[in-house]
Amino acid sequence: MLEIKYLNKSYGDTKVLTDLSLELEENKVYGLLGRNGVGKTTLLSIIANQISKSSGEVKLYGEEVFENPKALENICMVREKGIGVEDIKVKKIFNMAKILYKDWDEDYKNFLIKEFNFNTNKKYNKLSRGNQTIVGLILGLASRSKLTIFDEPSLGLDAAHRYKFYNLLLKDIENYPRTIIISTHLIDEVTNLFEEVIILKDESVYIKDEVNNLIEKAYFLNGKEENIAPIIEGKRVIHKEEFGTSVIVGLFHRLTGEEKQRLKDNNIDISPMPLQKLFVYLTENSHVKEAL
Ligand SMILES: Nc1ncnc2c1ncn2[C@@H]1O[C@H](COP(=O)(O)OP(=O)(O)OP(=O)(O)O)[C@@H](O)[C@H]1O
Repeated sequence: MLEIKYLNKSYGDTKVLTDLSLELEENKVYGLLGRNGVGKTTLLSIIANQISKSSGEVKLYGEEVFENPKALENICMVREKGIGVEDIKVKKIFNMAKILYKDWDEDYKNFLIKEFNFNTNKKYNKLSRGNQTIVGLILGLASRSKLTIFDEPSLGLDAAHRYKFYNLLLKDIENYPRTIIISTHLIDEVTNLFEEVIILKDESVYIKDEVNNLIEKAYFLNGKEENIAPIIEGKRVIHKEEFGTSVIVGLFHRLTGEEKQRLKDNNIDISPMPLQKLFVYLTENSHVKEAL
C-alpha cells in the first residue's frame, strides 16, 4: 500500500533520515517507535506531504504522494503539535475536514463528539492541551482515511481518555479496516493494538517485525548467576541486573521447549519481556541488530 524507497531528509546540514526504505501493507496497524529526536515526526510528515523530502520515493497505491491531491485525500495525519489552524471554532475544523477527506464519516464524527462529551463551539486555541488532542483523535477516527497516522495521540490525555481512544479505534477498524500508524512513547498501553512494530534508529528503519515475533524472542530470566551463565552462553543478552548472587537477564533469543525446560530444571524463572522494555534495551544496544 505504502512504499518508501531510499528516503533522505536533511534540515540544513542536519541529516535526519538516510536511505530509508519501508513497505506497509493494507489494513494493518503499525507502531512507529524510536527515541526522542530520531525522526518519527519527520518521516510521518513526509508521508503525509506536510514537509518535503530531500530525495527518494514515497508512493501510496503506486502513486507518488508529493503534491498529489489524489493520493492525499486518502491520508490523514494527526500531529502532536496542533493542527495548523488554531484561531477557529472546533466545529469549523470538522467542517473543513469533511471536504478534505474522501472517506469522512459525519455520523461517526457526531457519535465521537458525544462519546468525548465535547463542546465544538469553543475555539481550538482556547482548549486545554488534552482537549486539543481529542480534536485530533476525532479528526483521525472520523476521516476513516485509508492511511491514518496518529503522531503521539496520547499527549495531554488522562488515562480514561487514552483507553477510550484505543477502544474506539480497535472497534472501528474491525468494521472499517484501514492502515493505521501510531507513533507513541507509551508502548505497553498500545501493544495489543499493534500488529507490526517499526523501530527507527540511526537515521533509518532498525527493526520492522510483527509484535508477536518480537515478543516471542524476548524473555527475562531470573536466578542464580552460576546457573544462568552456562545456559545463556552464546545467546544475545540485552540487559543484566545483579542482586547479590541472583541476576535478572534480558534475553533476545527464541528459546526452544528443551531450553525452557533446562532453565526450569535449574530453578531459573522465565517471564515474557514487555514490548516497552524490549524497545528500551534494543535501542540502547547497537550490537543486537544482527540478532534479528
Ligand atoms: N523544522 C526543523 N528544522 C530543523 N531541525 C528539525 C526540524 N524539525 C525537526 N528537526 C530535527 O530533526 C530531528 C528529528 O526530529 P523529529 O521531530 O522528527 O523526531 P521525533 O522522533 O519525532 O522526536 P520525538 O520523539 O521527540 O517527538 C531532531 O533532531 C530535530 O531537532
